[in-house]
Amino acid sequence: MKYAIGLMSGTSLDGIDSSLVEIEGNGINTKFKEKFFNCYSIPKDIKREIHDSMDLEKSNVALICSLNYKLGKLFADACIELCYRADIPIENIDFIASHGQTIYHNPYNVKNYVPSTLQIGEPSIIAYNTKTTVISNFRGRDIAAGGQGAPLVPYLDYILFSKYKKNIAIHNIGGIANTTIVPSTGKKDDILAFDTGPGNMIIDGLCMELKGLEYDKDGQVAKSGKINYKILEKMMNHSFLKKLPPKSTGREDFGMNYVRKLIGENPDVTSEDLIATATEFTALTMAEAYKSFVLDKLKLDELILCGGGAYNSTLLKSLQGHLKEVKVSTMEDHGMNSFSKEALAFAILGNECLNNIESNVKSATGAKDYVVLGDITYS
Ligand SMILES: Nc1ncnc2c1ncn2[C@@H]1O[C@H](COP(=O)(O)OP(=O)(O)OP(=O)(O)O)[C@@H](O)[C@H]1O
Ligand SMILES: CC(=O)N[C@H]1[C@@H]2OC[C@@H](O2)[C@@H](O)[C@@H]1O[C@H](C)C(=O)O
Repeated sequence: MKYAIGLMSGTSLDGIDSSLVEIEGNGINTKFKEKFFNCYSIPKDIKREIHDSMDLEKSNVALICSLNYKLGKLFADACIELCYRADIPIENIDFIASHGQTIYHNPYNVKNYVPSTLQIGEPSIIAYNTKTTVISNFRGRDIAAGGQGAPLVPYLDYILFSKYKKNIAIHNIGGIANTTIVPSTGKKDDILAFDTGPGNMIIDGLCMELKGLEYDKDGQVAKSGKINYKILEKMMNHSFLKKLPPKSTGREDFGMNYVRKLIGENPDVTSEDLIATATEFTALTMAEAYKSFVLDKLKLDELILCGGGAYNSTLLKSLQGHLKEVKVSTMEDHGMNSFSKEALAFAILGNECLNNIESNVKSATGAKDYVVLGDITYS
């Protein structure tokens, strides 16, 4: 039995999700128990630097170089706080699996750029400050094998849900929304997984720009507004939605540039109506993804939601309305935590790396080969 910490700083920038996990075994026989979860806040100035380093107009190499080390220290602090809160000495931790902060993700050949992705948060700084072995850089080897380097969580979905022998979709609503469909065959090669488009990213951006709010708590703002169907129709023409899976996206498509353009193009629409429309857009892109790419191949027995957006009731109501024939539930209905799944996934992926076991799902990332994910920085 090992103690591991999984760290995920996702696209929402709401904090560093930190999960303390007890792990035994490996591969499909991995047994694990989540012991403690904490979301470690990211200070406002560092959040600003992350936003700036992702923005092609504001970013520069000096900023990214410094931020890599700053985030390494922040991730180490997140581990120290997690252990303190869980009342476990950090010396008892066998390894830390750190996803890092995605600064840029471009899995396609565009102009002179080759498929690439960048997660930062210097692992040597984490290892030095925690005196613990760190596994990081999980996406690189999948890209090397011709994949998109994302999504990687389908491996955990495979371990968790292949034994159900049902057609189950697990839809994560983080900054970006991504789904994994584990079919009743339970076979890894039959898994379908892809990003469906924005999760909370546009809603959060509008809340921030128009209302000074971090997010639309429980979907209350959206509930008070009216959907503008003309704007919605235009939003649904986004080219990402038409791409065939495997596909992945990020802030490059649906981040602050998108949000500011949406606000700029619709000066006469109220904040509430714009947030209602963005919420409907998010729900519709999720539902349409099943209609276009999944439901013609199989009948879904259940759709399980996770990620912070699972708490947005306006979004959930709309999604259920668009997918009347599917049973919609949340991770909590299955005895798990909607917020901690990605951090947990990286703890499991870190364990596979230490055991030299391949952990990408080829049908999810589009890679040619199964490969071992992650780099090891020993304590
Ligand atoms: N009660 C709530 N009501 C509505 N939305 C919520 C609520 N709680 C959290 N959220 C949303 O969830 C977001 C955080 O979700 P999560 O931590 O799953 O994202 P992430 O891991 O950063 O993203 P990704 O999965 O794209 O990497 C917040 O930014 C907010 O938009
Ligand atoms: C490049 C990157 O960081 N992608 C994230 C992002 O957040 C959600 C979605 O977009 C998914 O593709 C991925 O993260 C999860 C953890 C994954 O790899 O499964």
